[in-house]
Amino acid sequence: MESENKIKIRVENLTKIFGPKSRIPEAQQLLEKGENKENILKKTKCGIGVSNASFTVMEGEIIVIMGLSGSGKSTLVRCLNRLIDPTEGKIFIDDEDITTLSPNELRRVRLTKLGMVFQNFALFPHRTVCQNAEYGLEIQGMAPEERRQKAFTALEQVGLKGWENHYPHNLSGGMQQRVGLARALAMDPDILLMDEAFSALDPLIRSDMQDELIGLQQQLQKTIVFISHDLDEALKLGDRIILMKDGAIVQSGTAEEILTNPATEYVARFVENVDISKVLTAESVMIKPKAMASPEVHGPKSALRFMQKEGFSQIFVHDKKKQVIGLVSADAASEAAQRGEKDLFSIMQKDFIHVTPDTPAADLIPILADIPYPLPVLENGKMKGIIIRGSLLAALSERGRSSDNA
Ligand SMILES: Nc1ncnc2c1ncn2[C@@H]1O[C@H](COP(=O)(O)OP(=O)(O)OP(=O)(O)O)[C@@H](O)[C@H]1O
Repeated sequence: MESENKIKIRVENLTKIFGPKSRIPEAQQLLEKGENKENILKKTKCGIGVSNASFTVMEGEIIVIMGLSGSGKSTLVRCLNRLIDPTEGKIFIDDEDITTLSPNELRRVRLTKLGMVFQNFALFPHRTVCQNAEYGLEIQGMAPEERRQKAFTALEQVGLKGWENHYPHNLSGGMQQRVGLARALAMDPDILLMDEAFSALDPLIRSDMQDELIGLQQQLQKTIVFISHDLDEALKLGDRIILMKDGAIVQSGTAEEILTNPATEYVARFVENVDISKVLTAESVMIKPKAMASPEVHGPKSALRFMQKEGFSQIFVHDKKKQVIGLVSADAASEAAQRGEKDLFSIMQKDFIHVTPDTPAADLIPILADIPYPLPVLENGKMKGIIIRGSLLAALSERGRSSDNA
């Protein structure tokens, strides 16, 4: 979901060591020598929060930082807004190294570029929903009318129109988290840092919130750093995922890359129960044969010739703008040719089933069972490829873990 290829956040060799200041250099040295977290703690009383982490986040991307409890996710994200000062390393936001900023400059970056959404909602109980949502703008010194306007817009974006004058205790957990999100969005930050933002919610509400975040993101195109210990959440939300263990990044990549090519035994075990068919998309399993109408196909005769030459029993027909407009079978083309018909329109099946490139592979299996033609993958009406059962199953098993349903 990258809007363009611009790096928004660049983290270089970030390390955070907690503990007595005088012991930190020693802990740092041990870390560089490859000593493990437990031994460093024993020898120096210092805890390793983050260890030599480097990564980039592209503008408009949702990156999920994932790992078990204590792996360093929160420390890493708190370094990004300097709630925690890193021990070592650089953090660039829009090419500005925020580890070197003065307190005033840092305040400016926090107010203009970074919004944070917390797991525990962190709402003020004595403030109304609107007053909560406008809190950040109030601190900025924005005039009451203007900030109210922005808060109303943000609340509408998160589906809370009409709730502006209620108090948090009148709201469900999901709604309270929407207020938390609206409070961050009202500031219109470039970057949203979301620390286990949906972890306190019931599973169904949590799933709804994930869907809504994806929807909002399509509209707003923020850069989102989302922390989660939940693999399903990471797979669903992340354009890319960073997997952490003991403060270090063990792998980063798309869900597909991580699942099909785990970097270490640890990663492989972490993802071993994931059904890969839920992660792979139509785009990654489609094939691109000539089974889409070639430009020379104008009428039944040429369509038939084309199908015979390629060994197809049907083809998709597209118009001059390359929009796929129908499906013609070899039988129908043959009969029409015998009748002496000149065009394909009267024999074309117009209501064929199709999918989009991001359709999960798991959804394709039942569709393919129901249709007698290859499943076309269309993007804005244009043919990107087709899916046939054999190649889908081959792709799923080739990439490691074939779906049980397949
Ligand atoms: N203020 C602190 N002082 C000392 N050690 C800390 C501090 N904050 C974090 N740590 C240590 O740093 C390591 C990483 O913790 P962190 O909270 O970043 O992990 P996490 O992956 O976010 O875990 P969780 O999912 O439980 O929040 C842990 O070993 C933790 O004990």
